[in-house]
Amino acid sequence: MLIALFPGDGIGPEIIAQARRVLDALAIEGLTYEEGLVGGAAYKAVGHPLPPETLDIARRADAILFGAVGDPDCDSLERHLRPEQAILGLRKALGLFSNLRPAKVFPELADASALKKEVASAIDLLIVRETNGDVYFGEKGMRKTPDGLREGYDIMSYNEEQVRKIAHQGFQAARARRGKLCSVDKANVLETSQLWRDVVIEVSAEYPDVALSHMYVDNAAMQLVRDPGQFDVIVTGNMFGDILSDQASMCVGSIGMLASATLNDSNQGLYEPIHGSAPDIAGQGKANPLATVLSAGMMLRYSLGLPEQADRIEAAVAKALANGARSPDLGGTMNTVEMGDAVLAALN
Ligand SMILES: NC(=O)c1ccc[n+]([C@@H]2O[C@H](COP(=O)([O-])OP(=O)(O)OC[C@H]3O[C@@H](n4cnc5c(N)ncnc54)[C@H](O)[C@@H]3O)[C@@H](O)[C@H]2O)c1
Ligand SMILES: CC(C)[C@H](C(=O)O)[C@@H](O)C(=O)O
Ligand SMILES: [Mg+2]
Repeated sequence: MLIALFPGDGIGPEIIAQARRVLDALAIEGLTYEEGLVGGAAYKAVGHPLPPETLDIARRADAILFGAVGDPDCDSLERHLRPEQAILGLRKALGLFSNLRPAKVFPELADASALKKEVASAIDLLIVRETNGDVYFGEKGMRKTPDGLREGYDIMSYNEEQVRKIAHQGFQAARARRGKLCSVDKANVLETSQLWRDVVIEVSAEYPDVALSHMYVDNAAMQLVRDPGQFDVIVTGNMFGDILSDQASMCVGSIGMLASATLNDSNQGLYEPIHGSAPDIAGQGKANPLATVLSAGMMLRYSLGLPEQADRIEAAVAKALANGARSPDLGGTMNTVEMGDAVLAALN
């Protein structure tokens, strides 16, 4: 089994190193690795954020473990050269359309949540985010208006096949969990969302056992703070899922805790923390590696068919937290390596 390792920029190398330590400690037979350059690191080395040789590794791999991309030095580059094109390019090239972002509070971290403990303790939701469409991949650019004003535009669009595919992901996830699916859109304003809602309703006929609800995204953002425990599975588009998942991270304690899996039709997956390259703390040993360690666990579960090993990683993270492992984002002082040490010490 070949794992593509793409550390990327900022804290990416720091957190990938800890996930690799944990994977190595599991001593899984037949696991091989191939590292590739992505993001600003790739641009600075070879002039492109997603070089052909990296894409080749990704295509050959059984799974991708991705750190993060993003480098302030590159923010003024033409869009196609910016570091973020690495993650967007991988999602598109490999058809990675189904982005699973679980948010479940670890009891030990209920106090770390921005919400009251009793509100945070009820959180156990999964955001199923579509990641091959929406404004991310629509026609975009800069132009001049008739009266000479600069104008930026990004076309939002979804076709029914894209919506149908992610809707099935949402319904299947809800069926395997607590049987509730909330589709989040902005159908009171957007035609794209009206199609989204219409297709989700069409698909719901195949899942009579799943309770479907619909929520406008502004209300969903408010409900995520007011009563996050109401949610089981949320299915939504690329842009809304990006925003709601970062918000959900603070409900459970830190963005340094949330893992993700992005899957295609053949269950090849890209696994990464939902956070970014955190340039404000890069190189300081302050990064919490647990979201990346948990992403490695999702990789073992979803792409490599090793659920027992995935369980070992999740149990070790929970035990490390129970043993008091806390990085600065969790109110502690442990550095990135020490957090990795704590997980290794807790691994059974
Ligand atoms: N998938 C990705 O690669 C990805 C995701 C989000 C943002 N980005 C990129 O990352 C760069 C920085 O973006 P941003 O600052 O808006 O978002 P960010 O997620 O990198 O950081 C937001 C805040 O959370 C903190 N943080 C993030 N991860 C943490 C961790 N593991 N431990 C402790 N604290 C952590 C950061 O220090 C920062 O204060 C940008 O270039 C952006 O495009 C990349
Ligand atoms: C870096 C950016 C393109 C990316 C996204 O918006 O999908 C990030 O925010 C994420 O959540 O993975
Ligand atoms: Mg994001």
